[in-house]
Amino acid sequence: MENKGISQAVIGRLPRYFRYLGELKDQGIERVSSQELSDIMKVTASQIRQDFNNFGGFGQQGYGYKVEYLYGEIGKILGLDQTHNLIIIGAGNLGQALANYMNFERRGFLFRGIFDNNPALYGRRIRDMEVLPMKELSSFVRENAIDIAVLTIPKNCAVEVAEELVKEGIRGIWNFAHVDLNVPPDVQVENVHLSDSLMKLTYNINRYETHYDA
Ligand SMILES: NC(=O)c1ccc[n+]([C@@H]2O[C@H](COP(=O)([O-])OP(=O)(O)OC[C@H]3O[C@@H](n4cnc5c(N)ncnc54)[C@H](O)[C@@H]3O)[C@@H](O)[C@H]2O)c1
Repeated sequence: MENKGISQAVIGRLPRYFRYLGELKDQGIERVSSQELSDIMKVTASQIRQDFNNFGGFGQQGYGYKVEYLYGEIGKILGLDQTHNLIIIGAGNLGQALANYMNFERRGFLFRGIFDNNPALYGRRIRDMEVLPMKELSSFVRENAIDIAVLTIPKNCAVEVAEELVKEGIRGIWNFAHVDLNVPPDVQVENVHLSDSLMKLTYNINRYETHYDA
């Protein structure tokens, strides 16, 4: 589906729509109005209609949207109708935690391997994968059609490792290292900063306190 020129704000809301629609689908609900979706998601009904209009509106007729259809269409826009092969670079605390988090696989994100440059970790089993040395990265990426790499390594080596991944043909990097990567425009990077979320929380706590004191 054509979705060029769609704002990142709209794209940022799609996973949430997808999650809620998945829950409605699991409850056996067949149709939902934008008002009902609005009540569940705490987004205005007009925002929902505007968001969906970017993709042709998903044919709301009479009473509401067809849940399963909408769920499927949003899933396609998010690329979830295909599976994605992932590797993790950095088998430390965060890399291991992500490897052990099973829920990604439900959405078609398949963890295929985990790499590190610390020989003490080579061969250690994390879930059903052995930690592999970085020298095996190149052949592994090609042989296993890896399209996404998860970077859970220190920031001082992340730029260099990302460049190597790009050379191997990786199409997306889920970057947890606190550094901006230098990649060509055809490689997508999604930076994740848990502390940003925490800072938003403290902003809201402070704003509430200021409001309350006044
Ligand atoms: N973005 C976030 O929200 C968030 C949250 C926690 C941690 N982090 C970051 O994630 C990274 C990992 O954190 P952690 O707590 O798991 O650290 P960690 O020290 O437990 O793990 C890092 C691993 O990377 C490996 N490594 C180092 N250099 C490497 C290289 N060149 N190639 C391959 N492997 C290499 C190390 O051997 C180690 O096993 C850090 O950069 C940290 O700052 C980000």
